[in-house]
Amino acid sequence: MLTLDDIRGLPKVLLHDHLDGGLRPGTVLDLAAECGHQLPDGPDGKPIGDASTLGEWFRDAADSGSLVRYLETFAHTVAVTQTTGALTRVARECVEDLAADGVVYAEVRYAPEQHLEQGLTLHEVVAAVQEGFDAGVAAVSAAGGLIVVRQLLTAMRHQARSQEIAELAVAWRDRGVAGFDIAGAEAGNPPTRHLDAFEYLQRENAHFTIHAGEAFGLPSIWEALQWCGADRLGHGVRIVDDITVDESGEARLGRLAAYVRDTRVPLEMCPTSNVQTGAAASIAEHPLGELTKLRFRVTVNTDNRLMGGTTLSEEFFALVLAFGYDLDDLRWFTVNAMKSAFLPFDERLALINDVIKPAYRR
Ligand SMILES: O=c1[nH]cnc2c1ncn2[C@H]1C[C@H](O)[C@@H](CO)O1
Ligand SMILES: [Zn+2]
Repeated sequence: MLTLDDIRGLPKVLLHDHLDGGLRPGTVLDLAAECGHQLPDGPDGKPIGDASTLGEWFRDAADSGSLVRYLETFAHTVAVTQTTGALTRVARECVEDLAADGVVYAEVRYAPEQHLEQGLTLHEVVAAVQEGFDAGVAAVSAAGGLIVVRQLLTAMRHQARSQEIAELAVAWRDRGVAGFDIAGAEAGNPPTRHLDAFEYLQRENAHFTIHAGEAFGLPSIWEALQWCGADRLGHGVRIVDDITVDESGEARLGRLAAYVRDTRVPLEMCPTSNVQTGAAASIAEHPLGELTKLRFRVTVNTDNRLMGGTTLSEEFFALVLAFGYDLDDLRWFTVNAMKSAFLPFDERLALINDVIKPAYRR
């Protein structure tokens, strides 16, 4: 059986990771002290002052069984990332942490509109994050490693700035931004609220993914694909609601599930996050198992490393324990993810043929 160390040593691809969900607990402490943000109280009734207690606090608070309460924990990470210095630091550390975990390609997302509280402009936010990513990539490469990182710009689905953020993503497409996304509380905020932004992106030949089918069911997936034209689905777990398995174990796909499988729509699945928000009862009962058996285009992701207390290697290890996956399965997930990246075709192919496949052969 694969060990966690084996998995750490394999090249991995991460398509769904939130920058503001991946801060190091120690960095949250530093930045909170710098900007005077008050962190939550610990067990002793005083604001938490040490990194490991703070890491536990995030994990426990996010372990809420509800997406809305899960999202409340971001108030702290967003509050401490309102300056270019903080954004650049967090972005650089993100790249270093992913590379240390064996990630060779990552698309990291965040919502620029949430970082304007102290006067930054949207462009300044994107520039600060890109500066951090560039510094992280340079540090990894100076140490003999390899990682390619791109930004995805998220618009918050309950706000009304998606068109502006879509235009921002297009303006930065040749400078480190690979695509667009919408996130936030799903119920009551269907993707069609942002149809103008998606239609604009389609006219611009730009890429986008949509958080859909996480806390809300099939209609949200259907809108994301058939009204909005999403290239990928963030989570997409509820697609199982359109699949029935009879007594003999034979699966029957409804029309939407068949469409998702037939057209190879990438599913950005995030096991730990789904258990925390109640979208799945446990890792062992996660629909990823069934969807993988049915050969949907499943990819494995972290969502929020801080809130989940997780890494991509740990997500894979949990799946190895739950479903008995082996090296061939992990290579399949990894190639699936690389094929689904918002990177030009030749660059995807180069990473698959020159980096991923040789390492799995060894
Ligand atoms: O899993 C998620 N579903 C919906 N929204 C999410 C999820 N994880 C993070 N977010 C939100 C909270 C962040 O502040 C925002 C941008 O990264 O995206
Ligand atoms: Zn997410």
